Amino acid sequence: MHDSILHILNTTKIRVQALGVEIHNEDPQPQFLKRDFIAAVAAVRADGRVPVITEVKPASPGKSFRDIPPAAAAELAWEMEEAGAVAISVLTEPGVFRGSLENLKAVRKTVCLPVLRKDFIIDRRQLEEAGSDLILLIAGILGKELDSFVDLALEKGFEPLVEVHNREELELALETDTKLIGINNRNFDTLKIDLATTEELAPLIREYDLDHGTSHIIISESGMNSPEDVRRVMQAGADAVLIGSALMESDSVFEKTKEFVQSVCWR
Ligand SMILES: O=P(O)(O)OC[C@@H](O)[C@@H](O)c1c[nH]c2ccccc12
Repeated sequence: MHDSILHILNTTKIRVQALGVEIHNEDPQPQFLKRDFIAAVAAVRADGRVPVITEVKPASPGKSFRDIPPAAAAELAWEMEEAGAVAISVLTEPGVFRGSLENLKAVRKTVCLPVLRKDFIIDRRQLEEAGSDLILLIAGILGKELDSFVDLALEKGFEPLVEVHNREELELALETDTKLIGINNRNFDTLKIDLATTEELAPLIREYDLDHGTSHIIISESGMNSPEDVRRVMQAGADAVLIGSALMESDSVFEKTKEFVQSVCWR
């Protein structure tokens, strides 16, 4: 695993330890009216547009995009919603990605879209920290523990999004009850992007679903910069895409989101 990812895992461990040993019994999602991501994807598809999850991402390993305090996060999320995003992903990892739980809360208060908490979840106590509609679980990090984290997330009312990067991780994901599988085009060892990752793995999920009478929503994640990139992964079988950097680097998040949302037209 790349040094920056190892660093994140170490700092996350330290942060989680500071949360104390107690697991709260209180529901982290009290009176939380869940926003249905699967229905939102279906609605966007029915409308002939691309379901795009847009990400509020202040920084990534080795790159700083913009300072995003909670008010700015809310403003960005509002622009994304207006431009037709299907959901908003909010980085909450406070170190390398410079995200925050405050951003997550501010965004969810501002928009009506489902909100994804994007972090490195390694401990069940993190599920007590804040409510969100979706939560990212990374197969390559959780390994054999993935299944129990998926169950716990479901129990707590989160819709888990299980992220995979290769066949081995995909097999782990398919053994769980997750309905959402994210194919990360970025390799966590090298941080290099290759959209062929989606082309390799999406057909395997389709095949599995046909054989088992199941149905997964496939989300292609990372490294998409243009409508062509989006068309490529949708062609490969993705149902939705997750885009961060290209939006953070653009002058108008509204215009750029719209460009991605309209990059394929089925009508
Ligand atoms: O900024 P990009 O290349 O558009 O990628 C967004 C998203 O996929 C990426 O931020 C991401 C994918 N998986 C993660 C896990 C943790 C942190 C971040 C991520």
